[in-house]
Amino acid sequence: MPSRTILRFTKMHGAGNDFVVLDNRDGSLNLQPELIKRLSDRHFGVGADQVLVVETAQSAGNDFRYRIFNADGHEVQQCGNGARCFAQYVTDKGLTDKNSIRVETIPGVIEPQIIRHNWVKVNMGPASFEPAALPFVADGLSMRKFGGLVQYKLPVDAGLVEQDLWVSVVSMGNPHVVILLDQPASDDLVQSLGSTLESHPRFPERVNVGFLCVVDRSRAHLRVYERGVGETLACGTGACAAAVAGMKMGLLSDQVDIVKAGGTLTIQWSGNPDSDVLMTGPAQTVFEGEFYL
Ligand SMILES: N[C@H](CCC[C@H](N)C(=O)O)C(=O)O
Repeated sequence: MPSRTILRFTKMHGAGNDFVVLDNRDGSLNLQPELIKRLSDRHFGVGADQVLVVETAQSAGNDFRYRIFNADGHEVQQCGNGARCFAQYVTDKGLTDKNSIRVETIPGVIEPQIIRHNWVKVNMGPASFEPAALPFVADGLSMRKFGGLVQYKLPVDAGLVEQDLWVSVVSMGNPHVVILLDQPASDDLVQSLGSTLESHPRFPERVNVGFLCVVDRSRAHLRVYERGVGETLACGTGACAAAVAGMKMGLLSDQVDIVKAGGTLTIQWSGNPDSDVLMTGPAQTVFEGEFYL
């Protein structure tokens, strides 16, 4: 039997958004797109929406560094469901004895807290509604106010939508476009409009596409076509983005349950532009494995 190089991993999910988690505290992993795509492949690999990587903190006072790679191999700024799984992972592996940790990500430090086993609350930091934060090129677009939120009229193929497409943009460190619907989005709309907007030229770094349907002031349905993945069963930063957009529109209260196919996330936000967005939800380990490189 030829000798094999083994990569140990942990398979986890947060409300059905699933992950391969790797321990790279020794910095030995070569996290090239080809490896990420192999690990993420649901036929030729383990299968995951994202690969999450645990690394040592770079600044004093922080506990870990957290890196996120989409299934398409690209490293991205943030992953909310992954943040809950990250916290559960380092706790279960005995890498920390704290139940609230400071975790470095590209946009900044986030603070997950273990509420109870497999149930995590994360301070996701502030939201931004500035187009430049995504980035989103708004020049020349028609704009309107919906409550306290700006909406932009986005030119798309008329076959995709029955009327003008008005969207909002939110950054949670990663880019989100939020579309408000008066009923839950159909599979066709999520796939056709989601794939079109994900790579729309007005989003130079592409974008996550959220389809929000408000049920009442404390509950909303959400589907997200994720950048670099496609539709996922849950999107934590997408839930944060959609919730704060709904709150700014005056449609949602300061605590809301965002219902997704894979589970429900609770989002809290005071509405103060500088206040942080809090997200609470599940984090589950499914299995441990060895991947043959
Ligand atoms: N697809 C996202 C990254 C993962 C976000 C999502 N899985 C979450 O839980 O926030 C992006 O390209 O920005």
